[in-house]
Amino acid sequence: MVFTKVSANINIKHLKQTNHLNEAQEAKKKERDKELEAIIKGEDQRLLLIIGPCSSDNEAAVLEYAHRLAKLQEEVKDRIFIVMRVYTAKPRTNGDGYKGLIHEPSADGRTDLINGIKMVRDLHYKVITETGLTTADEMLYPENLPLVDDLVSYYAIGARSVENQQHRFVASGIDAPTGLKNPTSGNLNVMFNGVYAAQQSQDFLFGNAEVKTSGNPFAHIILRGGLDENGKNHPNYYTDNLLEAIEIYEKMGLKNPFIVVDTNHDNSGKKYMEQIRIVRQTLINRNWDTQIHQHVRGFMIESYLEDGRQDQPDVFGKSITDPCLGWDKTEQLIKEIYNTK
Ligand SMILES: O=C[C@H](O)[C@H](O)COP(=O)(O)O
Ligand SMILES: C=C(OP(=O)(O)O)C(=O)O
Repeated sequence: MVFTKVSANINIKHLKQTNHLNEAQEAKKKERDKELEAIIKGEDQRLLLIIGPCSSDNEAAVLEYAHRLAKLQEEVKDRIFIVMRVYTAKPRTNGDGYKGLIHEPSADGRTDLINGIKMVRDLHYKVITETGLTTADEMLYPENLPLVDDLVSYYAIGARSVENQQHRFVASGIDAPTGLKNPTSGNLNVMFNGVYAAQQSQDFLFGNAEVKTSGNPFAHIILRGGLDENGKNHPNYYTDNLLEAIEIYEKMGLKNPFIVVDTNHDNSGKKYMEQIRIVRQTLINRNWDTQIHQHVRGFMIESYLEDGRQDQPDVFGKSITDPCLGWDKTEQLIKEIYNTK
């Protein structure tokens, strides 16, 4: 092994004590988590929006966004349930580029994971306690789960991780809804096999011990489109794609066959404005087909304060990873979803 240790061991207990939810905050979060589970079970027919920046690169901008989103959540709460994307670890296609708050707490190219993990907790904590919203994050590094599991309410397993056994097995022990994306190739079987594995009980080594998981009945799929070897994107939010996904769910006999459409990534070809059209088209499909209406009840949308993206964090609230819808368009879109019968 050629790992050079560059920090002392993390004291998880201490880390958690510094910013843990108090009784009232925890009760409020639990209440919202129950609502989210009811949505995934189909007992609550509201639409789920997992929405927020591609990456949470700047605490002040993310909190500004969170406050605006929380206000809007209040206005639309009878028809839409919002979980905010507070994405703190970014998977990169070849490892290059900004890898999230956890790696680079100052977004200036300097790696500092020990401060990074503190800032990750701090950001989830502040969003939850200052706004009352609950949060989603990508489980990019399964071994980091115990560092945030008391705060995060929704996990995604990304396109670059979904075929990995450790991700699937750890997902089977997560006590929160976990969306598994299709891989970058667009292969649906990989994603469904991931959901199958996550819904079963699993035995494996985790945190230096042998563990047995309960199986996660709230593991479900996220359709994010695929990319072929020529770099062309192939969306998978169309009617036929949705019906095919429903059929596979049925054939495999999986629990809680919930479908989230990711409106960015290889569905939009990273053209952030396309997200509006993709939401509209999916809402039309929901109205047109009862099966789609029953199963397709979530959207994942990338949105921040400003439209688009930038290479360096020059403009406050503008993405430094994938392009996002800015706040004004986000607000309009959420109101449009709310008003769609
Ligand atoms: O969501 C963000 C990106 O799509 C993902 O991190 C991959 O980015 P990359 O291909 O630019 O590395
Ligand atoms: C990295 C992401 O997505 P994907 O895994 O679909 O590329 C994301 O949602 O931020």
